[in-house]
Amino acid sequence: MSRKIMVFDTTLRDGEQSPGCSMNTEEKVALARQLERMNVDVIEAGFPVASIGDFEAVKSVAEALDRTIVAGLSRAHEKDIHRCYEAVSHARRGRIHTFLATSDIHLEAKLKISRAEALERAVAAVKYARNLVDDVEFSLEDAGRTDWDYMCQVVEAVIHAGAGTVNLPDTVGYTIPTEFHEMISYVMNRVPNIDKAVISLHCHNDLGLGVANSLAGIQAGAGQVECTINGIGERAGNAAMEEIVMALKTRANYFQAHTDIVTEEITRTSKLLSSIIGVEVQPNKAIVGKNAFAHEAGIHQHGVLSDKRTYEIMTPESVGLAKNDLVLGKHSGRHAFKARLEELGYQLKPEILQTAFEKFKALADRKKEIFDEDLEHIATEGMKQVEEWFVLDYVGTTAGSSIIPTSCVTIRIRDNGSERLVTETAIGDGPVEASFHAINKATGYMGKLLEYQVKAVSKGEDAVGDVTIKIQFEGLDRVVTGKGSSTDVLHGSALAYVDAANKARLRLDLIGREQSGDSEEVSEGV
Ligand SMILES: CC(=O)SCCNC(=O)CCNC(=O)[C@H](O)C(C)(C)COP(=O)(O)OP(=O)(O)OC[C@H]1O[C@@H](n2cnc3c(N)ncnc32)[C@H](O)[C@@H]1OP(=O)(O)O
Ligand SMILES: CC(C)C(=O)C(=O)O
Repeated sequence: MSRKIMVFDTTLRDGEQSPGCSMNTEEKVALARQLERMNVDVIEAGFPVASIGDFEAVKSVAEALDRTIVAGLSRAHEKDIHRCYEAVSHARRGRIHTFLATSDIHLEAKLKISRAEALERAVAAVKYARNLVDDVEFSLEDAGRTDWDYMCQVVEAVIHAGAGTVNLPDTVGYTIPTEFHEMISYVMNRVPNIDKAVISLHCHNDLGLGVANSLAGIQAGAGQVECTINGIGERAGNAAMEEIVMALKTRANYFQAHTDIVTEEITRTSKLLSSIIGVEVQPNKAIVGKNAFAHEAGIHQHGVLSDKRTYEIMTPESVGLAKNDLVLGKHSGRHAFKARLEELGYQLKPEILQTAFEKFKALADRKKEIFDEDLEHIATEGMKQVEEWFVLDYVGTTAGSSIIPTSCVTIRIRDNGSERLVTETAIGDGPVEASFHAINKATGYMGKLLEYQVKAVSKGEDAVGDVTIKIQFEGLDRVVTGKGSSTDVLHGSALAYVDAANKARLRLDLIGREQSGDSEEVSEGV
C-alpha cells in the first residue's frame, strides 16, 4: 500500500530567506496560487511578526487560497504566536507553526537556557497556539544535532500539549542519509504517543544532502516533507520539492509512498519563481534545469531515437515540459490573453490585467510573434506593484572605442501629488554604468551594483532583453532586485535601475513606519 506524503512548501518563508530573494505581497500571492494549483498540502507564507510587509503577505495568501493549509512561522513567544494567528486566521485552513531549538549548541550559545527550560517553553508555546487554532505544528530547530533521547522527550511532550505535526529539521544540513534514517526511526519507535501526530522533515542542503536526507526520513516513516521550489532557502538552500516529488513518483515501487502533486505543473512553477526573484536555476539542475532533458552525445541521441527509455527515466511531459504551439499576436484579444496567462499560472487582478494587456499590445506592435516567455515577463512586470516615485522619462548614452561613456537621464519624480523632471549627466566605465550613475544623481539614492544579468526572454532578433540587477543602496538593510525589459538593453538596464530605486524608497518608507509604530496597511515591495 502506498502512503501519502504531505508536501509542505516553504518557498515563501525559508526560500525567501535566501539573500536577494525577497518577494512582495502580489508576487507571494501569485506563487501561492500556482502552488495551490500544483496541489501542495501546506504553504508556509512567511513569518508574520517579522515586519508589517510579512504580516500582510501571509494574510493576503491566507485570503487568496481556497483549499490549501496556510501556515505562518513564529518563535515560541506568545506575542509572535498571536501575530501569526492574526494572519493565518484569514485562511480557510490556517496553521500556526511554532519552533524552538533543542540542540545543546543552540540552547547554550544562542538561547542560554537549559534543556528542561526549553521543554517547558515548547509545551507552553504549543498550548498557547492550540487555544487559538486546531492545527499547530512544532519544530525542534536543529533536531539534526539534538540528543536523541532528549528529542524523544520533547516530541512526546509537544504531542501531548496538542501539536498535530512535529517537525524534526536538519537545520544546518549536518546529517547524512543513513544517520537521518536512524534518527527518525529512533523517534518513531520510542515515542509512545507518536501515532497522534504527523512527523515532518525539513532538510537543508549544506552538504548537498537535503533531498537524500528527506527521502531517507520518508523511508523511516515521516508523513510530511518540507521543501522549496528550485531548492532555494537559507545558505545552500532547502531540499528541492521537484526532486523529492519526482523521486517518489519515478521510484514509487521502491518507496511505497506518493504525493498528490500535479507534477505537470513543476516546470511552470519553477519558471514563475525564477522570474519573480530574478534567479535562474543552473542548467544541469535535476528536473527543472535547461539541460535536464537534453541529449547531446551521439550515443545517447541514437539511444533516445530508438527508445526514449534508454536515457530518460521520466518523460519531459510528466514535469510539464510539453511544447505549446499557441502563438499570440497583435490581433489577439483580451480573452485569449487572459486564458493563456492563466494556463501559465498567472491570475492577475483586473486592473493589473488591463495594464498587462496594454503592454502586450504595445509589444505585439513591435514584435512579429509573442511567445510564452514574453507573456510571463509581462505578467511578472505587472505584479511588481511598486508605487512609482521615479519614472524613467529619457535615457541617452554615448559610447565608443575612443570616448568616455557618458549618459544623460531624465527622471520624473512624483511626490505628494506633484511631479518634477530632473535631468542629470554622468560618466562611467561603460554606458550602462554611466546611466546608473546618472540615475543615482537624479534620484538621490546612492546604489552600488552587485549583480547584473541580461537575458533574451523570447526568440528572434527583436527579442525582449530582460535585465535583472541586484543593488545595495546606502542606508538599506537588504539587497534590492530591480528588473527592466526592452528590446534595447541600455534602456532595459536603466528601467531596472529605476525599478530598484523605487523599491529602495518603498523599503526605507516601510522601515520608517515600523520605527514610528504606524501599522497602517502596506505591502512590502522588495
Ligand atoms: C531556522 C530558521 O530558519 S528560523 C527562522 C529564521 N527567520 C528569521 O529570523 C526571519 C524573521 N526574523 C525577524 O524578523 C527577527 O529576527 C525577529 C522579529 C523574529 C526578532 O527580531 P529581534 O527582536 O530584533 O531579535 P534578533 O533577531 O536580533 O534575535 C533573536 C531573538 O529571538 C530569540 N529566539 C530565537 N529563536 C527563538 C525561538 N524559537 N523562540 C523564542 N525565542 C527565540 C533569540 O534568543 C533572540 O532573543 P533576545 O533578543 O532575547 O536575545
Ligand atoms: C524553523 C525551522 C522549521 C527551520 O526553518 C529550520 O530548522 O531550518
